[in-house]
Amino acid sequence: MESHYSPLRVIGEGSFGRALLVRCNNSRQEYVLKEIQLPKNQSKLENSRREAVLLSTMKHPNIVAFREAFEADDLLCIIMEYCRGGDLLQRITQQKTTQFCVDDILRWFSQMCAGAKHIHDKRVLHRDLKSKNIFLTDDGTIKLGDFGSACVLNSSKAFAHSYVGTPYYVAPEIWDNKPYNNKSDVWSLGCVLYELCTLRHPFQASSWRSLIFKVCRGAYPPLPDHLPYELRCLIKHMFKTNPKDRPSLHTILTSHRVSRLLRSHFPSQVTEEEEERGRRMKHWDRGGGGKVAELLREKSLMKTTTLEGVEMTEGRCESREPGRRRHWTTERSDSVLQVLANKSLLSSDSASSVTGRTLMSYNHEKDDVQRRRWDKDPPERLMSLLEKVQLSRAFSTFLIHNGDDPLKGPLSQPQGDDTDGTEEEVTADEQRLEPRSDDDDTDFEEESPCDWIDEVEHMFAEH
Ligand SMILES: Nc1ncnc2c1ncn2[C@@H]1O[C@H](COP(=O)(O)OP(=O)(O)OP(=O)(O)O)[C@@H](O)[C@H]1O
Repeated sequence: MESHYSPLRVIGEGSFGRALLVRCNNSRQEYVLKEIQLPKNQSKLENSRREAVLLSTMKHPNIVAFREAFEADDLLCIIMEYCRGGDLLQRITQQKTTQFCVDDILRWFSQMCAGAKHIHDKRVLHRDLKSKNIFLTDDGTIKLGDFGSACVLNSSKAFAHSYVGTPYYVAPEIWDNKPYNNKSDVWSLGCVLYELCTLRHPFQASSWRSLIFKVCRGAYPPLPDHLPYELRCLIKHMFKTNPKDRPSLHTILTSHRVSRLLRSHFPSQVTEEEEERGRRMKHWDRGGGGKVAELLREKSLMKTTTLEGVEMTEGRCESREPGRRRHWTTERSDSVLQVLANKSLLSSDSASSVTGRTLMSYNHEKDDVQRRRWDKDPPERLMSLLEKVQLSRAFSTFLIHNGDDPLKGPLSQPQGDDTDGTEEEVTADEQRLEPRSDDDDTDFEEESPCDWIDEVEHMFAEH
């Protein structure tokens, strides 16, 4: 597929490029064109392409639809569905103090779960679920977007050495230097659900230290009584500090006490799809991640066509002469394999960086990971670095990884710490060590290959 697009307007600037509303010259349909500045370094280049690769493998009514991707000079352009209703953060802000009705909360949340479950079923973690990355169409359908932080969960990498996420939405295990998995996305969705229920973030704090402590204690202000008991109960479970005690998305949609409520707010055709998927539900074996990576490596970007179709009239693309344009092809590429098979849990430079994982400090040499825990106080080095950064930045995407480099990205500019309010009464997760466990669906190590591999094969066959 190769289409030409005319720009209509810039809809936003991300940390690594712009998002433009464009119109397809052939179909007259509107799309979002997301520009990502490509780094010169080969390995970083492949990390930048991961967003397009992973988004292209998703096909679900509650995930922003991928249309195509191409490279134009130093830009990767991803063409995707345009969500006219904007993002959920804007929607929450518009409410000011008027609470959402419970029906809207349940409908939106059930769709978020369905979209996120689809991602997990493909053995992918989103890692940056937040209200700013969740979109609404004009008919009020939820679409999960921004796969810039997503990664393939490769079971041979039981421990992730870095994490890309937004501090306000990041689960305690990330700060606590423990492995992360699908349950870390569940935590982030819990934050979004709490925001829908209260119009406030669950872990408001006046300092980084306070934010991290509240997250690690699972301590959030109590929910209003008018909310259904099942919903309050669900939030409590989603904020369990031990990921094993958090329900998976499959559990939330099928067997949690809230499931019945969610299902009654779910569009019927999606419910049927979900049921069918549940019946066919095939689980991942340990080798699943490798298979996924193998399929994805076949999607490489090769120079094939010219750029004449991108007729930008404003900004960066305007001044460009028609040039070389690279399109997705089915040629094999070892470099993509490296990124997706070997580095799937490693750093993505498509996000702001907090280097020096002194907070979660550990050293790793080859596969031998020696971990040091902080039990009482976060290590001083990270704290002193973070204290130079405005806490409001904790709503931006960060790269958190090990190493001793100084801070990079937006965090490299020291700014005064802000004081954004007082401590408030909170409820902590008192039962953090209770024996309840949701082990069965914590990991992806399940029994037989998942059917989405067929989907990917089919997709490649179309090219
Ligand atoms: N598919 C889409 N439909 C509608 N609006 C979108 C879509 N994708 C992105 N946007 C909007 O475009 C703007 C830029 O998005 P983008 O993902 O490029 O960056 P960001 O999320 O703002 O920042 P970052 O990616 O650095 O965290 C945001 O305001 C976002 O709401």
